[in-house]
Amino acid sequence: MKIAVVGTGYVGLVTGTCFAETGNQVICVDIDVKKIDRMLNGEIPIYEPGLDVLFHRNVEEGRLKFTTNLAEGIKDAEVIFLALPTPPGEDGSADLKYILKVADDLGYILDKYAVIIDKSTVPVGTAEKVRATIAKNAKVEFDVVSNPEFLREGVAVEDFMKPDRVVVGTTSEKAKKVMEKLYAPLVRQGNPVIFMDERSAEMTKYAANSFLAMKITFMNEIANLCEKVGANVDDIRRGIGTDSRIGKRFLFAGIGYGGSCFPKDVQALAKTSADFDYDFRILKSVMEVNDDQKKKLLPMVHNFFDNDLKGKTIAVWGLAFKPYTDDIREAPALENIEALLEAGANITVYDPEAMDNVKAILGDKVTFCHTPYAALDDADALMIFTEWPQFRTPEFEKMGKLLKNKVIFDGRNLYELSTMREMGYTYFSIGREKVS
Ligand SMILES: NC(=O)C1=CN([C@@H]2O[C@H](COP(=O)(O)OP(=O)(O)OC[C@H]3O[C@@H](n4cnc5c(N)ncnc54)[C@H](O)[C@@H]3O)[C@@H](O)[C@H]2O)C=CC1
Ligand SMILES: O=C(O)[C@H]1O[C@H](OP(=O)(O)OP(=O)(O)OC[C@H]2O[C@@H](n3ccc(=O)[nH]c3=O)[C@H](O)[C@@H]2O)[C@H](O)[C@@H](O)[C@@H]1O
Repeated sequence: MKIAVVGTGYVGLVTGTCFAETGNQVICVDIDVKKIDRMLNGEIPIYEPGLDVLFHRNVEEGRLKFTTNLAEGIKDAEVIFLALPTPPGEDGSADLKYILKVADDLGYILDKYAVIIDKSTVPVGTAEKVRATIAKNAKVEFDVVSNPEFLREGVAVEDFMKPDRVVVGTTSEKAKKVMEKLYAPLVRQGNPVIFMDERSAEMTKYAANSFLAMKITFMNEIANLCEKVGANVDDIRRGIGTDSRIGKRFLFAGIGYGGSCFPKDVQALAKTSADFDYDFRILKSVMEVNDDQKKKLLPMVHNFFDNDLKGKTIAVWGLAFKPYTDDIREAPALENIEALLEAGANITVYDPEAMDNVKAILGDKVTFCHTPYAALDDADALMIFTEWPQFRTPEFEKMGKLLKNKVIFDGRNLYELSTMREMGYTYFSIGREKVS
């Protein structure tokens, strides 16, 4: 099939590359000239494991192309994906300006039937808005379908190629046939496509993200209670996760959820609820608890240093909102670093992939280090915000020699309490007793 993907970010580039990999002709369109130039020069603008092999293969074999010109990109396309940003507007609702701008442009340039696919996460009713916007100027027949994306950054290629399910919202029989053809290779491998109407598909995406955010938040509250009652949240996780009704995944207590999606999508669903006069109380609690959870380690740090962080050096391991990505959107590390800087601390940081993105925001306010150990040199304490695998089994003895105080504030529960005790560390983690 001929496929156009408008918006070449985490979702658009993965979508385009994976559809090229299954034999389609794909053109990716973006307004960011620099981004398109980099891709035309064989450079991938984001870090996403496994994407490089597929990207280069499909570019070389002529199935994956790039342009900044929308009309050129959609020429002869049977399907046109909209994988555009939907950032939170001032009132928390998803801002549709990027989507509606492209929809408006499409109205003028569509010259034959195509299925326009909302791949972005968009509020209930957006497919209708996109349809109406295109229809204002369109001279040909078209359909608008909702096809939300459930991939996770860091494992995006695998999630896209082997999805638990694909959700397609359409009430058009003609569009349904096109979507069946598009996803046939995935269906043949046993990945189900679930058809429903547009509004239900849009709502499914918000329900999924909000449910997962709630699951994490529930565990964070259990962790906070564990600290008070003297229980260990790791044991609780194992104890409940083995119940298949609960499931093992997304039960890791930590420093709060971040990323480009959970925070904005929970907020957007809350806004939709308010718009429809429904008081969605759980969502409000989820947002409130998560805001607090992100700052959870700060009082412990202040307390440890007798409320005087001036001139203290805090080493930070992990900047990305999760491992295997360079994405720092809503990353707990950033909020903590800013609070520590405000309190007068010096910060040294290490992250295997996200340092360039942080440099663009913090510049020389923090010291960027080439190795995790370099960040520890003469630091007064270590804080951990991302569970990159290389932080899991570090050389504790070496760390102890580099650090001025053997103290770790761990937002991801990376270490066994017994190991910390044996190695003589003071160790603060989430939902577990303090080791001192
Ligand atoms: N990042 C993720 O893991 C997931 C994101 N989503 C949703 O997918 C959507 C896109 O997210 P990301 O890929 O993370 O965004 P992104 O910000 O990484 O990429 C969006 C791209 O759209 C481009 N763009 C903006 N206006 C344009 C226009 N008029 N024409 C062409 N290109 C234009 C931007 O230059 C950018 O390259 C959002 O709605 C998000 O909620 C859904 C599932 C997973
Ligand atoms: O809509 C989206 O953009 C995507 O949002 C999430 O994916 P992503 O944000 O890439 O990352 P997750 O792995 O879900 O992690 C999100 C946040 O939750 C945190 N988390 C996750 C799992 C857990 O057990 N505990 C926990 O604190 C992570 O550290 C991270 O900050 C969803 O998992 C995807 O299904 C969805 O498509």
